[in-house]
Amino acid sequence: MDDADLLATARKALVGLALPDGTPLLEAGTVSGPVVSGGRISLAISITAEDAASYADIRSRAETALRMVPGGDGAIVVLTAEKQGAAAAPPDLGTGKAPVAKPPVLSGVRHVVAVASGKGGVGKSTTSVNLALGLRSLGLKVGILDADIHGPSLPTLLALHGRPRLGKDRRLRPMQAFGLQAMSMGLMVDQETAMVWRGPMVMSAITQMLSDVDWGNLDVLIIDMPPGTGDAQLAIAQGTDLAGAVIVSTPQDLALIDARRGIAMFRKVDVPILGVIENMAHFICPDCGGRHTLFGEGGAQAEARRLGAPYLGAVPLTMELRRASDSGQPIVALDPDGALGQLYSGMARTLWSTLEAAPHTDQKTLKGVNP
Ligand SMILES: Nc1ncnc2c1ncn2[C@@H]1O[C@H](COP(=O)(O)OP(=O)(O)OP(=O)(O)O)[C@@H](O)[C@H]1O
Repeated sequence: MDDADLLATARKALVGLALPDGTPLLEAGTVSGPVVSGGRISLAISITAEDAASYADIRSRAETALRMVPGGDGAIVVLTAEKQGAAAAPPDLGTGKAPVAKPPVLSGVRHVVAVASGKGGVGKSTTSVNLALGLRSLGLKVGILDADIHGPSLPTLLALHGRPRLGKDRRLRPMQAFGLQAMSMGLMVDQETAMVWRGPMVMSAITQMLSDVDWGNLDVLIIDMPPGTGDAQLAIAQGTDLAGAVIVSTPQDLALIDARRGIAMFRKVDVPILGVIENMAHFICPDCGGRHTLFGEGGAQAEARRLGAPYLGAVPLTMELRRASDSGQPIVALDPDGALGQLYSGMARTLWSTLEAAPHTDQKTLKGVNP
């Protein structure tokens, strides 16, 4: 069983478990995870120091449930007490520089775009990578930042190996993959360490990824956001001067409800929605070539229309795409002229037109900084 399947099974194993206040574990904003890495499942529950005793039971029940997930290679559930002031100290990513307290200025980046989903596992990272490559196929300079600290997928999707190089100026050089500048928290920080970071810590880490990395001149920087609409996502949406957000959803009702939450979150902090993409919209049978709409059709499009958000298109569920993604050969790079390659490039073209048409400054800055 691969990590994605394991994650789905792990989530199922947690259904029915609730925090002492009755909030279902999977819906609690204080819960990070579950996260699966190399078969190991981890989950963190953020509590105050006084709550430690009352949470001991749910911690142990969640851990037992996750340990019993077939195919898993061990599980850990930790209670993390948020210390006063801890959030102000961003993690040291190894550059030896003093931590950055405020969001940096990304003077060389024309547009910063968040790719987000209300729910995990809907194909947000696959979409981010292929959209980035679609933009690149238009001749643009494109970077991609994997901000999914708790479950970074960029190293897999772009077959990134090793660690980013540190320049003489003590700034990190992004890695190069398929003509993209790429950076992932997964390349920098041990996963078990990152597991226990809550929103402000995550924002601090992202801030460092933006400021300590020499992105150079980019037309677009795609931020592959962490899934969900919790405090980490809100912190990034608020702290980064985004040109806008692209929302990825599958057609299931539950995913659409979560996508709606995502749209509402961005709107709340005045980040425009640049587009909605329906992923795994229909299934193309590899044997008969038949087209099956497993979860109904047009849900995301209708939702986008209802919310007045641009609809960018529907990506089918195909073996070809899954294989390409999971083998580190994104479909747009592998087969740019194929149907999927053309689909992503078309969506990228629409996105770029929207970006360029928007009343947006040329010199991108990040909020909270005096340039
Ligand atoms: N349209 C598709 N057709 C087939 N497989 C897909 C498609 N989109 C994504 N996948 C597969 O689904 C799995 C999850 O995709 P991905 O990692 O992009 O999702 P995600 O939303 O970023 O997940 P997470 O919430 O864990 O970050 C991967 O194995 C990927 O290859």
